[in-house]
Amino acid sequence: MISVRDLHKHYGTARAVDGLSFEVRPGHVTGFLGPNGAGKSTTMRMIMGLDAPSSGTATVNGRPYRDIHRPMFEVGAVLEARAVHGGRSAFNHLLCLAQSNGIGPRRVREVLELVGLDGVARRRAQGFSLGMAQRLGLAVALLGDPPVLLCDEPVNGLDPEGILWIRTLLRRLAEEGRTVLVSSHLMSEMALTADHVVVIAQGRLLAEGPTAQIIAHGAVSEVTLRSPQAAAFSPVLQLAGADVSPGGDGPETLRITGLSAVRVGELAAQRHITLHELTTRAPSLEEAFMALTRSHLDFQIAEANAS
Ligand SMILES: Nc1ncnc2c1ncn2[C@@H]1O[C@H](COP(=O)(O)OP(=O)(O)OP(=O)(O)O)[C@@H](O)[C@H]1O
Repeated sequence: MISVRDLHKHYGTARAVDGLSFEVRPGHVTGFLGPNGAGKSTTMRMIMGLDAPSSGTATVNGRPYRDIHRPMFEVGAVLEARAVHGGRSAFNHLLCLAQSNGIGPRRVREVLELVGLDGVARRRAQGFSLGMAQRLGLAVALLGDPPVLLCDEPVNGLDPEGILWIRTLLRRLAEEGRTVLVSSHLMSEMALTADHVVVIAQGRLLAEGPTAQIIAHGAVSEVTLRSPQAAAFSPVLQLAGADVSPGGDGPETLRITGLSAVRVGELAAQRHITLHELTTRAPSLEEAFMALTRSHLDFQIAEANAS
């Protein structure tokens, strides 16, 4: 488990992380979401003991990273895919790390296979594509078979096949009971990979919980209606509290928010309105995220205006 408690990181007057608290539990892939500069990498670096917090704590299984006796066996991280000594082969790179941590060559071969690099193990890492470097980074992180794994933007630079591969691997690692924290700004990808999310902006927590719940609370679903009587029905919907706009598909189509499809259907039945289509489009994680960051910005503007 990862615990972040009232974590702050200031660079001069800039607050990269500003009172952040959240927990990442085992058995789930937890998405760490936020716009550019939100503080995701800084938080991950503090969890991994690479940056010291200005105040607050970040612990892995109850201990700050610096107090973990054999870190490679407790927590693995892929923070910089390119942080590899280019002159060595993938196998030798892993073997060096393994040997200095008392891990045998068998585990090196295992992780190479696990990340799909066994075929290129003797090639110099220097010539690796970004996707291969990501895989090698993961192999390093998994060398000690740690129960906790952190990945910073792991799908960056991957092709669709690579993205699917990493999604499947991360989910499998979580199903094995590991704690998996994955940062990303790709919402649609995270919606497919992460069953939990932690959403931050400007170093502060915006939302935390199961992905489905965040989507349901963060954004409104939209109902599409197609009817030959759309123009006559529109004022009825507005009177019932809906926001109605043209559906963009001719005058017969309306886009409705603020009323459920069930309620729209009931109103149509009462008024003998003929319906050719009535569909609900579920909001995406992207829309929920935009709604969350928008309300955060609105709050900040209101705060600034009040002071
Ligand atoms: N070493 C540093 N010195 C000064 N400012 C820094 C340093 N590291 C990060 N920052 C600032 O802290 C803020 C948070 O950056 P961070 O890289 O953690 O965000 P992020 O959410 O990971 O963004 P991205 O997705 O763009 O990587 C940014 O405003 C960044 O400019």
